[in-house]
This record gives sequence, C-alpha cells and structure tokens, in this order.
Amino acid sequence: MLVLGFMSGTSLDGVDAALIETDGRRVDAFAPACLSPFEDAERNLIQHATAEALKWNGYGAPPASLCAAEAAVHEAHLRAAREVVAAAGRLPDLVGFHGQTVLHRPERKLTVQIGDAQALSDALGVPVVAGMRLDDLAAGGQGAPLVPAYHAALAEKLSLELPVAFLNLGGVANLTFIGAERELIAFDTGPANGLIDQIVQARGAGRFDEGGRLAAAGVVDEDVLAQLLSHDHFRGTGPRSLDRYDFPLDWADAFSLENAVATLTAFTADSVALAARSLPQAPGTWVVCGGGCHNPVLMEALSERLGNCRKADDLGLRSDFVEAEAMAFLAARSAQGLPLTYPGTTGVPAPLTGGTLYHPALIGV
Ligand SMILES: Nc1ncnc2c1ncn2[C@@H]1O[C@H](COP(=O)(O)OP(=O)(O)OP(=O)(O)O)[C@@H](O)[C@H]1O
Ligand SMILES: CC(=O)N[C@H]1[C@@H]2OC[C@@H](O2)[C@@H](O)[C@@H]1O[C@H](C)C(=O)O
Repeated sequence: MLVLGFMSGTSLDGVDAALIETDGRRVDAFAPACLSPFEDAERNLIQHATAEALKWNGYGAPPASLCAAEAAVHEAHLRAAREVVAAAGRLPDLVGFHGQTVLHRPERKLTVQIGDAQALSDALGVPVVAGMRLDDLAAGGQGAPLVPAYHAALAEKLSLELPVAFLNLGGVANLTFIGAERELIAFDTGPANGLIDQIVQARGAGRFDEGGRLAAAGVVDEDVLAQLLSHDHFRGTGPRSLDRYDFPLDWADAFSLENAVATLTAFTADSVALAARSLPQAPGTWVVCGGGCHNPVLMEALSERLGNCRKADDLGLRSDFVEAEAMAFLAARSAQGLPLTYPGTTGVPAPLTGGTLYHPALIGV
C-alpha cells in the first residue's frame, strides 16, 4: 500500500507529509515527502489557539479560537497533500493524520489535536486514520510517544545491531530503546528545541538557533541548569510524556540570548543523558532525527554524553520526515487492528491498537 502520513509538530514550522510503501508490518520503500510551511497568518492563529488552550487547560468550554486554528491546519495539510501527490503521480491508498497538538495532559486522560479528519478524507477522496492517541489514553497509557513501533520497523529494515536507540529532537525530545530481544522502552526525555525556539523568537532573533551559532557563542549557567534538571519529570521512570510548554522560561529574562540558548542546549543534552542512564543497557548506536539533528552544537553535546550518535540521514533515513512516515505506518497498522502502542512505550497495560478510520463522502450522493 502507498500510505501518506502527516505530522505538524510542536515547533509550528509547518506540515510534514511523507509517503511510504508499507503493509503496516514492514517498510518496503520511501516515496516523496515535503514540508509545507505554515503561512505567517496560519502560524499566528495556531500560536494564539495554543496559548488559549493552555489557559483553558481542559476545564469548561474549549476556546473558540480552536476553530479558526483548525481551519488553518486543514488548509496547510491540503497544500502539503497536493505537493506530495503531484510528486508521486498518484493518490495514496490511505492517510495517517496526526493533527496539531494544542494541549497534552495525560494524567487527566486528555490530549487535544486539532484538525478535521473527515474534511481531509472528503477533500482527498482517500480514507484517513486519525485519533491515534485516544484509545491508548483511555486505556491508561500516556498517549505518547507513538513513533516507537515505526522506529522498531526502521531498525529491522536497516538490520541495525541491537540494542539501538532512536532519538527524536523536535520541540520535545523522545527516545525509543530497542533491546536485544526487540523489547521497546520509550518516553519523552525532556525538551529538545522548543524552549530554544521560544527565546530566540521572543528576542526577535529568528525562528531558531540556526546551526547552533547562539549556543556556541554563549556560556552555560550551571546553577540554572541544575535547577532545570530538578523538574519532577526527571524523577519519573518508565513511560512518560510531556506537553511542549511544561518547562518554565521566565528565568531567561536575566540572561543574554547567547547564554540562555547555551544553557538550554546543555539542558536538552543533559536530560537525554539522564534518560540514557535509566536504560537497561547502553545502546551501541543512537540514531538521531528531528530538526535538532541539524544543530551541530547540540549533536556534539549529545555525542560527548552518549557516545555513538548518528544522524538518521547518514543511515539512509529521512531525519525530517520520520514522524510523518510513522503516522503513515501507524495508519496501516490501525487499519488492520495491529497494535500501535505497548506497555514499554506508553504504559498501556497490554499492546493496543487505536485510531478511527474516516471514509470519504461519496461525491454526488
Ligand atoms: N539548521 C538548524 N539549526 C538548528 N536548529 C534547527 C535547524 N533546523 C531545524 N532546527 C530545529 O528543529 C526544530 C524543528 O524540529 P522538528 O520539525 O523535528 O520539530 P516538530 O516535529 O515540530 O516537533 P515535535 O517532534 O516535538 O512534535 C526547529 O524549530 C529548530 O529548533
Ligand atoms: C502530545 C504530542 O503531540 N506529543 C509529541 C511531542 O513531540 C515529540 C514528543 O512530544 C512525542 O511524544 C509526540 O510526538 C510524536 C510524533 C510521538 O507521539 O511519537
């Protein structure tokens, strides 16, 4: 099957769309992929809705701004779909749709991804699987991370020596450990680029720390770093997940941009190192994907702490599209009732399938 996966992550750069050939068990081939950036007006609507969703926090009526943001999310997905479908020269057989996370409160079984799966299915004329976090949360899981099943399929496709770890550096960082017996351990390790992006944008210095230049020019504040690492999240063990806005940034007002970014970059690397210490064995290789793998200062800091870190692209993967590909893979699994999540990945009591299948409305009926 040719399956299209969409991911619009917490960094709000845009919609990733990636096609893969898969039967939901193996990854047979990679097909065209693209990033369709949000237009400024779309990003503003989504940023506003995210801020309102944080204030709402799941109590009472959801903010009206979610509707306008949902329309923007839909438009951006259609643009991305048109681009990859044109590149592939055909429609996919199935779509995996994540939606835009605006709030994640797993302890209250609440996660909110905006987007209209039925409208997407109607517009594309293709069945769409969405809501892939919901059954997991309802069954007592964290609802995240979802990508471990796909990381495991990639490890198999590349015949990677086990144990191996995959590390995704998006707004939030998440890791998947694949043990010698193919057992999975996964969780969100802490922030990746989210806080760095936030301060760079607040100071009017662009959207992110391009090439890690700010971090390279700054000095790490060890006291702030120690304080950041004392957050409750790092006391936990086992499956756990984060909202992109779970960590404070108010302390940074007293710092130069360079020193704040250097400290946040060390925070990301140290929180991954803490996560690594909780693993049953040291992975022989860390396969690093997500936007943070393009930051050489962060990659260097990770290599110092973890050992063998390889950019996913160097292994023949597409570091910027692993999450979108994962949504495609999971949609193919969902359509067959195969598990999406496992006790070791989200804390769900038993392997569990999930997702809802939306069929396109018949034209003219
Ligand atoms: N050349 C680069 N130099 C430094 N940082 C970069 C570079 N390219 C991307 N990034 C970082 O990666 C981020 C985007 O990463 P990515 O697209 O993986 O996140 P996401 O998928 O939106 O988030 P999440 O995985 O948490 O949902 C950017 O916001 C930026 O911080
Ligand atoms: C609630 C939510 O959207 N979480 C994201 C976020 O971004 C990275 C990390 O935190 C991960 O847990 C998850 O995304 C990926 C796709 C996942 O579920 O595996």
